[in-house]
Amino acid sequence: MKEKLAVAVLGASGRMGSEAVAAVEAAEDMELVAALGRTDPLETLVSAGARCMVDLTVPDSTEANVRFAVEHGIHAVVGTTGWDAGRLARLQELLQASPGTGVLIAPNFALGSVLATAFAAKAARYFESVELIELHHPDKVDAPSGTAVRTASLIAQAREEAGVAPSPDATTKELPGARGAEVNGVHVHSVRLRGLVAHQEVLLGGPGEQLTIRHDSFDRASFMPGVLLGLRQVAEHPGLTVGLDGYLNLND
Ligand SMILES: NC(=O)C1=CN([C@@H]2O[C@H](COP(=O)(O)OP(=O)(O)OC[C@H]3O[C@@H](n4cnc5c(N)ncnc54)[C@H](OP(=O)(O)O)[C@@H]3O)[C@@H](O)[C@H]2O)C=CC1
Ligand SMILES: O=C(O)C1=N[C@H](C(=O)O)C[C@H](O)C1
Repeated sequence: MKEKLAVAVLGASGRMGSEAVAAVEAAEDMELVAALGRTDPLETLVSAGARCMVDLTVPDSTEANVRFAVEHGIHAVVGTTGWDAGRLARLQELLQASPGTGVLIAPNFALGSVLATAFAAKAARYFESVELIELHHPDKVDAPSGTAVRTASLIAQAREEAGVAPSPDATTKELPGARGAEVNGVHVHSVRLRGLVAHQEVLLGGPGEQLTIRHDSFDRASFMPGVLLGLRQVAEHPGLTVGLDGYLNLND
């Protein structure tokens, strides 16, 4: 019989972490060897024999967690937000010293969200205007969401490569924040509302028409197939991968 994949979950008692613990325990090809909270030492990953870890903690701790994993040759699947360009560059450098180790930074594990982002990036060059609205539960600590930052960045890159002008905007008077945050020139509006889980709309506007690309996660169960897929594949993808789309053959 094939050996089970030894998995550790960091942030195990959080909203996502507790779902991930249950998903790993239910997966026949995986064994949960450690479930860590804020006060547990990272050395547990080594003593428990973890081959892969999934980080579902907080933006303040994720970089140190992943650094520890890479330094100990433990593959990392990361759902936690806060991975800006500086952090990614430091991680790339670290991975050079551990070329067999894989790290997946996945701003969103939901397949529908990954597809929505890819569709939005594809559509972005054909429309004069584009803005994003992301809507989340009010216990979320970061804004805009990691998914929105990733989507806006890919949209901006696609528009730049196609030579599309910035979205028109005649605003000269505004209350601070009225036009949202700007991510690489794309306006992103963040809503925090009790009852929501994780939702995003990309609004694309052209003369006389609008295309809206919307994704809704109504339940954190939506993220678990992506978490498990990431854990199963991360060892086969040494180095850094940003976005679950890197493990999906979306262009086939
Ligand atoms: N990629 C994706 O698809 C998704 C990503 N996310 C992201 O995942 C992250 C977690 O979200 P969510 O579960 O809602 O947040 P929660 O606040 O519910 O959970 C975070 C957990 O991490 C724990 N924690 C904090 N620091 C550490 C540490 N150093 N080591 C281990 N555990 C630690 C916290 O413990 P304590 O309570 O003691 O502080 C808490 O239990 C966020 O960044 C969120 O944006 C969320 C959903 C989907
Ligand atoms: O905090 C959340 O809940 C979520 N965080 C991720 C993000 O910031 O994009 C993924 C999803 O939107 C849920």
